[in-house]
Amino acid sequence: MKITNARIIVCSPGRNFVTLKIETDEGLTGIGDATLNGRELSVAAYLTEHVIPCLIGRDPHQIEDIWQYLYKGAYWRRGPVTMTAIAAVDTALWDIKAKAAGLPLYQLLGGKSRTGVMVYGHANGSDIEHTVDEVLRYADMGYKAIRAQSGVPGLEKVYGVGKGSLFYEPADADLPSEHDWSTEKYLRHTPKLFERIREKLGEEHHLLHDVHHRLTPIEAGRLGKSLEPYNLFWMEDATPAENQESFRLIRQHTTTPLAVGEIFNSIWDCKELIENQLIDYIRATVVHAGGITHLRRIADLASLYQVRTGCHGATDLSPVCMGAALHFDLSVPNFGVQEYMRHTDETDAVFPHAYTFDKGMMYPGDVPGHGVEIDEALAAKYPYKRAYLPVNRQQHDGTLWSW
Ligand SMILES: O=C(O)C(=O)C[C@H](O)[C@H](O)CO
Ligand SMILES: [Mg+2]
Repeated sequence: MKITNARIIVCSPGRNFVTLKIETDEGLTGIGDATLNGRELSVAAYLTEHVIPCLIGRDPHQIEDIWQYLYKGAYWRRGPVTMTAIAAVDTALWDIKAKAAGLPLYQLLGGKSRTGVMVYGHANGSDIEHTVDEVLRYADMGYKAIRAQSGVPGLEKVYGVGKGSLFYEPADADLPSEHDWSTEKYLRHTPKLFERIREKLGEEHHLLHDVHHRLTPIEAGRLGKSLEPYNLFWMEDATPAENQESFRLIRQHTTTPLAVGEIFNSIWDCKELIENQLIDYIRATVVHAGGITHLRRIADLASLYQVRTGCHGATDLSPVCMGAALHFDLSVPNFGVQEYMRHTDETDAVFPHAYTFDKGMMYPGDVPGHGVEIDEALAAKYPYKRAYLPVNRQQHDGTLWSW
């Protein structure tokens, strides 16, 4: 088999998505997600200008060799743009290989390691009582694991708290909108939120929380310790992770499990975190961490240290990434949980898919490939619209902070 053509489809059915489609001389096609929120066109250009010309004429079955060729061959290694572009190629090639074999992708990854994929949903509220109601609503929908984020008194906008009830969309403006931040207000509020949730919900469900890189390590230790009575499944992105060693300080102060890695793009970003057992869950995902091929390598390293996977699955990752992630989740031995932030009906219509949700679990389906397609005619009706993530500033003096 030979790759005869590859092209990029950029569309915005409610939000921007970049999709790579690879075509072959045998009529089989494969697609991969290439969406990098707020920087979409840089990946589209990287693929069109620098990657696609290198793919034409190659055998799509040689997934590992093509991965190495794109990674080592560029000379310039890693980084979100490069690794998202490689991920898109890798995902499309796995899709083609599985279609050629007539098998769902998880069969090529070793088959099922479990009956289904536990996912967590997002309960967001403007205050504690509103968040509690949302958590209970998610429990009623069947979710076994629920992430809770709440507005903080005295802060106008807080990460994770959107306007809609099922669809949270932070990339909300043509230029970055500005939020304000107060660590003390947040640290006072968050333990009260989880105390109230456990009071109303009981102990059966898993609860998760995303700090979104806003605390210093010692502040994160303080928060983790104060949340211990509420038995969280994880506390996510407690502090920025460029300095992997900084998680040691958090670990010294709390037994609340730690998750990190949605912005990681290679095994090198999490090597020390994993080898030193400074985290419990690794959140790297298909689209931003070099595709199925590289994510399996990360998961294998993690498995040596009993670190489990918890792939990122926000709405800015397209259904193509979601489909591929579910095949990975179903097969990987050290699976933990999969994030599932629902897409809008418009997005689902552009990306028809085989995956399903039932009682808090997801199933990738059994059609050959990863089970997600793109309706190009429909996609063409939704042109790209620039949209950026917000920035955060300290409330008391305007210092730029992590968002
Ligand atoms: O889903 C999460 O845990 C997030 O933190 C979502 C991110 O803010 C979002 O994917 C940024 O593009
Ligand atoms: Mg997150």
